[in-house]
Amino acid sequence: MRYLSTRGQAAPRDFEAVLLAGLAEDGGLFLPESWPSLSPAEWRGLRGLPYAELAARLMHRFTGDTLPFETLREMTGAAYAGFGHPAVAPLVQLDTRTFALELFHGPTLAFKDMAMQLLGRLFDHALARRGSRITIVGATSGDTGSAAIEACRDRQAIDMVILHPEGRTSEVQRRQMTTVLAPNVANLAIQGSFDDCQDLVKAMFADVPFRQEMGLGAVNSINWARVAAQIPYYAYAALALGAPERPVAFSVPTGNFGNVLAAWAVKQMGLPVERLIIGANRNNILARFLAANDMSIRGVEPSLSPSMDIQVSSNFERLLFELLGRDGAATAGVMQRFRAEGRMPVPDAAWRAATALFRGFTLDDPGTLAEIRHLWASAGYLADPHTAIGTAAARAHAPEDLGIPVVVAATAHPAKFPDAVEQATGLRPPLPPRLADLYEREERYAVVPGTLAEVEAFVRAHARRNG
Ligand SMILES: Cc1ncc(COP(=O)(O)O)c(C=O)c1O
Ligand SMILES: N[C@@H](CCOP(=O)(O)O)C(=O)O
Repeated sequence: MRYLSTRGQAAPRDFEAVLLAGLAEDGGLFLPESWPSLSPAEWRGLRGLPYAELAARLMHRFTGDTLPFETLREMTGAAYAGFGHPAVAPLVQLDTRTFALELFHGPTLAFKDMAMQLLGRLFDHALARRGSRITIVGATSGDTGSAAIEACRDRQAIDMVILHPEGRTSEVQRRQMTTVLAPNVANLAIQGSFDDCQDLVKAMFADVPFRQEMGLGAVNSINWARVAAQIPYYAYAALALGAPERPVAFSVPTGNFGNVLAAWAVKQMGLPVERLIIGANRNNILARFLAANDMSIRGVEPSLSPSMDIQVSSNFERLLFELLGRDGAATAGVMQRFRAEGRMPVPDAAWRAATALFRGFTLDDPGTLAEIRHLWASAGYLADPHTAIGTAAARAHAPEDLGIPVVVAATAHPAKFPDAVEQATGLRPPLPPRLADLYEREERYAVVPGTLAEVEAFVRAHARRNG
């Protein structure tokens, strides 16, 4: 299995090289040269497998010969052994046709653990094999950061600096990152939005001498391995609900477009995914795109679902590349104009192709609170604000007469957002016992306005201290 850049200029490479590179040198994102496809009989053969086994078998299609299958199977076994639910990602029925796919039973209580627990092990394996080190720079709106820190803390061969937007995550999210005092981890609060943090990460990758000096790596979903490791849970849910014979829809609360892209990938691999619904808060650039081909950047505004306070959805570039017939030059041209003009000129045919499968939905904060209340009253289900946007989106765009089950990605545990959940229901969801003293733990992080020079100096100093 080889991987190509969406901008067509970087040399194709294998899974391990893509894992360590993160972003392609031409600024593009890696995608498989061709999508692995399974026959209906092969899909049926995966039905009913334990999650870790299913994950190993599907991930092996992407890792190819860079990793022996037995090694990968040991990794997935170890990655999911610590999850707080025996099914790893249980499906909970909310009404006759709606299911919540709970992706928050990992160590940091958000869907990011599903991929990150595996990614940490993939990094360890690749770095040990090569005898090399890596400096990971990551941007987070709240959940990627703590999941990455948890997966890579105390590693000899990894230094990590995570950028978060100051004051724009929930307190639980911030503390989950900043109370980890492992020497290889550092947190930087940027005086700006998540988009500013993500831009800084991309700018560090674009600074070739700095990238080479530091041996930069990525844990955001710009790294293909992150998206690949999110694919198995969509297959797991679809198979449990009768695929490949029975079609399914997915509703995914969306920010950086990485999670829903993994759902789109299982369709490319042969499962009958009939509809993909994208839930957004007021930062609804993707919903505006689907409604009227309006992919125009507005300022990022804070909301009750802070992990989705994002305007520039990095992974949309991967879908765009596919919609443009895998034309790297055309994709690069559209992305350059998006950067320069703040509006993405998506050709009409590509937009129409996207709208054939995807639906967009926007929910403001009062609507989010009302949906959390509704889920609690109607199904006894306590949802976090992100998941609630997904369930409301499912109701709007997978109506009863569609006649197929709809799976909502339940992306975070309600205890990560206790203020919103309490405001909606009067109940304050407790943190699990292992995090019960989170509010008493010492925090450590630096605050910077966030120029590239300041951030690079911080990363260099951190890496030198440890390296
Ligand atoms: C809880 C939660 N829900 C939804 C999202 C959006 O996911 P994605 O960025 O993959 O679209 C995020 C952030 O990524 C998140 O942390
Ligand atoms: N919502 C994310 C934002 C980063 O997304 P990623 O999937 O690209 O890592 C977060 O919680 O940090």
